[in-house]
Amino acid sequence: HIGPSSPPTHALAKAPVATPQHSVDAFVKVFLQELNTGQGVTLSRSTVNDQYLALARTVRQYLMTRWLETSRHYAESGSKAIGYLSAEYLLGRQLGNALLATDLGEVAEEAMRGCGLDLARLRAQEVEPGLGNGGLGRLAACFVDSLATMGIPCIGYGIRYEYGIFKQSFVDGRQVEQPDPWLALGNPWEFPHPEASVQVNFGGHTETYDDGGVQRTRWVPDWNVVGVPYNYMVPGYHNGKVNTLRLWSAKATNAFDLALFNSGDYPEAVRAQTFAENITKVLYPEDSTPQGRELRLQQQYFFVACSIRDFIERVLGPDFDLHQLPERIIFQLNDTHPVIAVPELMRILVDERHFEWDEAWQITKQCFAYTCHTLLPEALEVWPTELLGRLLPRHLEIIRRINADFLDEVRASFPGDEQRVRNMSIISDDPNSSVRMAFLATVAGTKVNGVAELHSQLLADKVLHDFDELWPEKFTNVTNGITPRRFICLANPWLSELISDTLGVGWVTDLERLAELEPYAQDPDFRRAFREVKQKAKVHASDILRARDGIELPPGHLVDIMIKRLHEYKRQTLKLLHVVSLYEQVLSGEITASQLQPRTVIFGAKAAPGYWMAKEIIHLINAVGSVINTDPRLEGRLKIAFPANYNVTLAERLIPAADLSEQISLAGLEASGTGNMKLALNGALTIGTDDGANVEIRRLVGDENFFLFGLSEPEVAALRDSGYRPRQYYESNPQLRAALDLISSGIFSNGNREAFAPIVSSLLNEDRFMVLADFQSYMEAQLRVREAFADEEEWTKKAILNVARCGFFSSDRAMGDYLREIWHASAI
Ligand SMILES: [N-]=[N+]=N[C@]1([C@H](N)O)O[C@H](CO)[C@@H](O)[C@H](O)[C@H]1O
Repeated sequence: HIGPSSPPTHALAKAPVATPQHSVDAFVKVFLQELNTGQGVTLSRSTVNDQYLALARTVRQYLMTRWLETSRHYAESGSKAIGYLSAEYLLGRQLGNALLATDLGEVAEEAMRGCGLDLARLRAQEVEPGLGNGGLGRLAACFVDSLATMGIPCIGYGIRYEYGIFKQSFVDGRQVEQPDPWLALGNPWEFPHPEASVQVNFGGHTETYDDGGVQRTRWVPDWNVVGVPYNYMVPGYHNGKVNTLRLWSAKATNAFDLALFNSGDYPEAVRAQTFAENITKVLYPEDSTPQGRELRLQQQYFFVACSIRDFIERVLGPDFDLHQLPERIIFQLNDTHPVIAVPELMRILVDERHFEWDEAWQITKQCFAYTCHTLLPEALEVWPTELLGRLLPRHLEIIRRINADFLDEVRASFPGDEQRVRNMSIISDDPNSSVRMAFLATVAGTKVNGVAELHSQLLADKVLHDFDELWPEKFTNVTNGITPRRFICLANPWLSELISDTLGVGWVTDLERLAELEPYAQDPDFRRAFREVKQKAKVHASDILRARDGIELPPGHLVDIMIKRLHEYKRQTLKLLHVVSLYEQVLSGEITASQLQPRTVIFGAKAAPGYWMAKEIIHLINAVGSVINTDPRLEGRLKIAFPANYNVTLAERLIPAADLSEQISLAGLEASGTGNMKLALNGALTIGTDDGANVEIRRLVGDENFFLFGLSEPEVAALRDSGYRPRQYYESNPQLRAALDLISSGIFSNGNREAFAPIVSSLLNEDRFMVLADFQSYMEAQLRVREAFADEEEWTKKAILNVARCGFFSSDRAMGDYLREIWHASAI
């Protein structure tokens, strides 16, 4: 039952939910109330965590009315919503963003000062929710932020992992992982709603039965768990809107078996609970290399089943006519992780609501769209039919039926082309029977999009070419974007202030207005102010690195940043070879240390725990760093900084301080990248290949403001087809040879020549990502960087033009594209 059982009579009960005054006094009053009644402590007895939790709840009160109003308005409007289905959301810290969205920053600052507290200190108390691996998870967070700011009805659905992405530390330069108990100190930003829990079934078998002369199928599961929703606020920026992110947590249907307990079998008594909780216990730490574990499939089906059920029964209501479903929702599939949602909706429509198959399929096909985030074949999820059939027997049956109808359509369009039929089948028998989730998503989705122009082109031309030939109108592109609220306003208040002082504040929600900065590139005063902004950001980053990791960021150094997951296709080894080569040139006397342009190379990167080579590369980076950072022969002019545990909070600190952004993946492999956008919008120049969104960044900022190098995607394909022999590059390029030999010399491993042999031999013998082929071009580009950076005024002009010309990369623009091209929904 929703709401009071009889009409409220008390004036307060009838009054709308009150929002506290936007004043310091009101803020202090609410804060102390939250501290006293929420935390049960007095100010004088409160811990920093008490103060942080009370502060967070204070800001929540300012958001609550907006949240309730937004939900009521949406429910009454009956308008179409976006259901964003994502297994990952890399949200970052919430307090700063909530203060920004409500414009309470200054009020909170003064209120805390009035209580003898330091707002920055309290903000630093917040543990960021690491519910994602990298770009894909952060993109989801940027997207829901933009939809709220644009007033678009959206529910983000995901998983409330008890443990987020592992905490990384370095022991003797090697990555060590520790669990991330992010909920341990309490989480003021979530609202549990056990009353809205959903039962989720697994296993068992299916059976057909006669239903008044109609043959029907039903699923007879043999175990189930309960999904408990936790609601999170997604505040819009200065628009009074607050959307919802609903994250699901698993628990046992029967948490505790008293009979077993009384029989003394305590472990068995709680086994169901432990088993159920395991489903949402921890995030799988792989970025682009899925492991295909059964628990992972359980996680995917669990949150999808909860979300579909929640939307159909709780948001729309049990009496809603599901024939109208496509008018009320479009579910965006964030990669293949939630694709099991397709057979789940079919199962509900056919088995539970008794729709005809074709009717149900017509509805389902309009309710989903699919975003592919990768080109790596190993990243495209496939589930063995053995496992899928055992865990979700009815869903496998439905997938088989979808596939059969689909292959009939293929045969009709390409008569006699059985090879094409085999190539396109959702269920592949090569090497063993498995379901290709990307194919299922493509067959079921209204639209399929890549995340940058080049990526979408390669999807249509290569990875999903047969589907593009069958349904060319289905394929489109939406280039990624980032939210300027977090990655400029919050991360770089200095730049934010300079832009607002120059252009006014409209740019925050209309980022392409940054173009109005273009003429200021010619203004020496503005350039000076721009450099001061960068300097402040560098000092701030340096303070953070010193306090956090004991790392010194020498003033006056070119800050050269490579921050992203550790993956061989992203080529952190190429960046390292540049540093090793500079070191080798000094050691060999080819250049003197004084000829080195002072530079600090900052790495930030986690490796999937099971990704051995990635962890070896981390070890090598730290080994090179510990040698060159202390070698007096370099006179401190070349440094490596590798702060551990790179996450959203650290990214916000490092990005504003960057001069040079390393986007050096092998062309054709980085679907988009989003760090490239954040760095360019914070005034860093990019050195990069023509890969992913780099192509569009270069087109917009201009060749003269971008350091392009390396093989293009067609050249990579041609070299691969002609037979790539990396050793030839080693033998023909003395600089490359010297750099690799220096690594093999043992100088970075206390003389142990074998320590990094696996990395060197993999580069010399296989080099799947053509590091050696692109080395020379990269070194030449770095020389162009050196030259350009030497001319401070010219460099500043280029940096200003990067900011001015990258407004396109706002996630607001990306949402506009999705709304126009794919979702056909609008603000309410
Ligand atoms: N998974 N996945 N894909 C990625 C990233 N690794 O998370 O998605 C990101 C978001 O679309 C892309 O920017 C990036 O290129 C791509 O590799």
